[in-house]
Amino acid sequence: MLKKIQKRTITAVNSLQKGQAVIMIDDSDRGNYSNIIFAGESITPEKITFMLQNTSDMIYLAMDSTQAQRLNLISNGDAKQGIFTKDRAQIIRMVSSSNTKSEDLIKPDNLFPLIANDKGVLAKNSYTEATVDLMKLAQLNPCGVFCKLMHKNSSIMNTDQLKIFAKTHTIPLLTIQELYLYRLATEKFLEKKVSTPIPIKNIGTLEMSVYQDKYTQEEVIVMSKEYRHNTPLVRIHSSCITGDLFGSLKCDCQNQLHYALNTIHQEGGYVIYLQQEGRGIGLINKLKTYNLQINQNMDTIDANLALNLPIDARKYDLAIQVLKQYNVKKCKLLSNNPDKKNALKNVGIKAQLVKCGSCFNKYNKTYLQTKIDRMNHQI
Ligand SMILES: Nc1nc2c(ncn2[C@@H]2O[C@H](COP(=O)(O)OP(=O)(O)OP(=O)(O)O)[C@@H](O)[C@H]2O)c(=O)[nH]1
Repeated sequence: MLKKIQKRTITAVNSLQKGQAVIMIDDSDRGNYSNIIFAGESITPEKITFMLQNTSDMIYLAMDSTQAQRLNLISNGDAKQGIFTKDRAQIIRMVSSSNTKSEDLIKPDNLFPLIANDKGVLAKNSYTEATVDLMKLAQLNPCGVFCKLMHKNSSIMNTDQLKIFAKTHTIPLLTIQELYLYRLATEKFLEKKVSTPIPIKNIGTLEMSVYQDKYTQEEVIVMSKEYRHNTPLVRIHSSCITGDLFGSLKCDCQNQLHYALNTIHQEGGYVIYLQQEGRGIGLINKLKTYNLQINQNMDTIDANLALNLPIDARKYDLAIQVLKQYNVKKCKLLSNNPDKKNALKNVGIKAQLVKCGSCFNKYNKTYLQTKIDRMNHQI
């Protein structure tokens, strides 16, 4: 799976390097439309004409924040522009060039400048980020144009029509999700900030390391112990202040954390502590869902949904990045949650699920039963 994604991404990158196009597909549940992308630095009037013939005429000009700030493109332009393709092509090339200065540029009225998040598709599932990410992967100036593919009657192309269009014009297809997984699997964006041994009550000494996401400064804590086998034990634990810290009996979190620390102290491996309280909805919302569970007899899933929150908002990108730091390609994953195993599998890390010490009590039995019945957990 990952090999196929790598191949498709490299084909797309090569196409941009040759001055050709890429078709990017949004495969999320937002409507499945697609955009054609060209590198800004090699745009020509002919390519603009091709875009205008096959797309809506809204041409978006995506760039990274450095280029946008340098050219002062954050506000809307005040100068009048022609709508001719040659004017548009010239402006795109100027905006895409690292030699252009702000004063050289007449602000574009017929192009829509968009500034990408610095973390790209790893932070935001959108065409602006996808366009700039592709330019960076192709080692081109981080600026490109994209435009929504459409039939002449303004209807959006469905997947089959899209494949025919791509084949006819020999343009590679790539989804935003594929680009996301490619970057997650091939890049390293965590920086190790510090590491020190910590003696832990009733367990023993483990090495505590703190890593930081270089884009967002988000921190990840890793408790580790050297291991002799080539398959380490790994626990990816999401923070639960009620359970982990205060010993709440409403969940199994503290049991699992202590079990993992103990086992990893004995056998070696990593506890990766992710700061995504309440399955990623935060402490305030988690406690609100507790009230719904108490007062309205809802289970842990329906309580999230009643607050218009996702059932599980967690991502495992930072855990994957930690495993990349330690060069872990396969592991024994202390977890009952198949989502964690799948997240690792998507980026080529083999994980074998090993049950992680849940303990039933009268306060958490409904919660654990819901995880078995509705979240596919193997407790
Ligand atoms: N929204 C919500 N979050 C909860 C509730 N009870 C516990 N949590 C959170 O659920 C998460 C549990 O994380 P983990 O123990 O890493 O993961 P898991 O999905 O239970 O899977 P395991 O690896 O088997 O433990 C923590 O972030 C808790 O704060 C609840 O009723 N509602």
